[in-house]
Amino acid sequence: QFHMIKHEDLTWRESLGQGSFTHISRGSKTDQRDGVTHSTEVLLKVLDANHKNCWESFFEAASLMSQISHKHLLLVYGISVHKSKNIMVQEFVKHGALDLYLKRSMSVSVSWKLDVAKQLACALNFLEEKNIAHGNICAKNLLLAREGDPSADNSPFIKLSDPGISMALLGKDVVLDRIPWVAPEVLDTLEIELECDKWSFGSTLWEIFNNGEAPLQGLDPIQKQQFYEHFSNLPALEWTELADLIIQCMQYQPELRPSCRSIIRQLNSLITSDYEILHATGTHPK
Ligand SMILES: N#Cc1ccc(Nc2nc(N)cc(-n3ccc(CO)n3)n2)cc1
Repeated sequence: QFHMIKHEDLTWRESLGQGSFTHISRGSKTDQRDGVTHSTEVLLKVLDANHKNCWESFFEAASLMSQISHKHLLLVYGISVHKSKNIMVQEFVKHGALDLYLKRSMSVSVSWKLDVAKQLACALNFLEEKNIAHGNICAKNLLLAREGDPSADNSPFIKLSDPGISMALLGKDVVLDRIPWVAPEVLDTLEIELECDKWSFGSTLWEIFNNGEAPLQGLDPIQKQQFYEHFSNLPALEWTELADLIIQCMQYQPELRPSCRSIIRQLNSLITSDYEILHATGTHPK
């Protein structure tokens, strides 16, 4: 169910850092189409050699992304296996991960953030309609394809990355480290259901409106576990309607979390209310 890419068709350029158990580099792939050699810029995601046993899950995550296509889902060209290296070949997304982008550029507007949030909600709605749970929604896995430039009146464009290795294989410490993105019920079951993505969406909304700051970043794994044991909530944002949406998504009872359609409806009303506030008072909610 995969396009296999020959290792010799890949060219490696600079390293771009690492995700969990993988490291990423910019590169290019060549392929022959109707006798013409094409070179495409790609992102090469390599599974660490010491996590070789996770290669099935690594490629399962990739195959999830290549079985379905949507404008807000990352395009995975295929995989390449060479000696002990397991490589996922992805479309190169120009501006990289959203968490780093938000940390670097403090000047994105509320409407920019709402636009990004709505695009993520649309991607989740698409997955929900196909009954596919992603399992690793967070700002680090949102990739910025277009910055959006208010003066040129064009908006940002994001792509949801692959979920990576499933948490069932990653061990308890990694799962604890993913608090508060991982839904509380996952700590017991290690099973990912659709409702889990709604919890993670709430946590990612919090990140986006806190300029990429990681929620609960100061807490150690034990304190993070206690955060769930005490049914705690993230610090509320000043914009109460937005804070309400985050609370709805981060309900401890999965069945009480809103559908994607409801999330999109609520984001739409925030977008119009943001618009009204802007044009009424010329100021922005936080
Ligand atoms: N400076 C810089 C810079 C870095 C990366 C890109 N591009 C890109 N393209 C992808 N397909 C995936 C990713 N990722 C980044 C983190 C993860 C973890 O999931 N993926 N980055 C563009 C600029």
